[in-house]
Amino acid sequence: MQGSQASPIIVALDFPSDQPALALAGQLNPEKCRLKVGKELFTSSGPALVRKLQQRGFEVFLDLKFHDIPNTAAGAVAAAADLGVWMVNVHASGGEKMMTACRERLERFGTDKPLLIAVTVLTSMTEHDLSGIGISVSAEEHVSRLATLTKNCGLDGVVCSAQEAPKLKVEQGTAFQLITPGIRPASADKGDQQRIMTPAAALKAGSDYLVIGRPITQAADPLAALEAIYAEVVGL
Ligand SMILES: O=C(O)c1cc(=O)[nH]c(=O)n1[C@@H]1O[C@H](COP(=O)(O)O)[C@@H](O)[C@H]1O
Repeated sequence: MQGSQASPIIVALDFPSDQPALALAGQLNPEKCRLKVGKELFTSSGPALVRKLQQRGFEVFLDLKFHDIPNTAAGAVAAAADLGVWMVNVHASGGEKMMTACRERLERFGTDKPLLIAVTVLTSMTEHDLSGIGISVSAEEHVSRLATLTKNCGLDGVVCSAQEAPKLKVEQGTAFQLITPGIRPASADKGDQQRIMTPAAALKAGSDYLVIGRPITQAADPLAALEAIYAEVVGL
């Protein structure tokens, strides 16, 4: 494998400030992973931190899971594109008009536009949690429904759990990108994640990218943790 283009690993930098995030990034190799900046780190450290990571050679997935009226969400993804991020996400439950507006707003960026993906059912949720918000079908069925909507709106892929990947690859085709958090090496704590899978099993199931946070960021030796996962998935 050469370059992060070939690595499916996205490390989630869930830190409260830029210092620990930059310290960890300093230990990681941009040829072996991309980085995800989410709500906690972006709220504390903003676009300046994203630029610093990009200057260090990392491609950045800006994970702010936009969910708003179409005009507001479209403006937000355009701001992410201005920042030069590699990938940005919205919630599929924002619906067809919101997702279509986002995709259309990115057209002006031509080949520089980021990948636009939609979150289906959070990997921390079970069927019990879904029934609590009025959804009575299985997680797999709801993910499928939202993935179909997302693809029909012309987006590049979805965030889902690796457990749903085999079904989605059959239903949506191989070009539709599956970004899967809830990745746990066999020895790692599950934490608040519910629909989980090991890195190798997730890739075999059809995941295109593995989003991995605490198993790397909270490891005693984050670089060794990344290398171990990289070795597990390389060549699969
Ligand atoms: O959009 C995401 O990245 C996301 C969607 C989802 O369904 N589940 C999920 O865990 N995530 C993110 O993926 C990361 C997973 O982190 P760990 O559980 O520490 O590996 C976190 O930054 C979450 O915000």
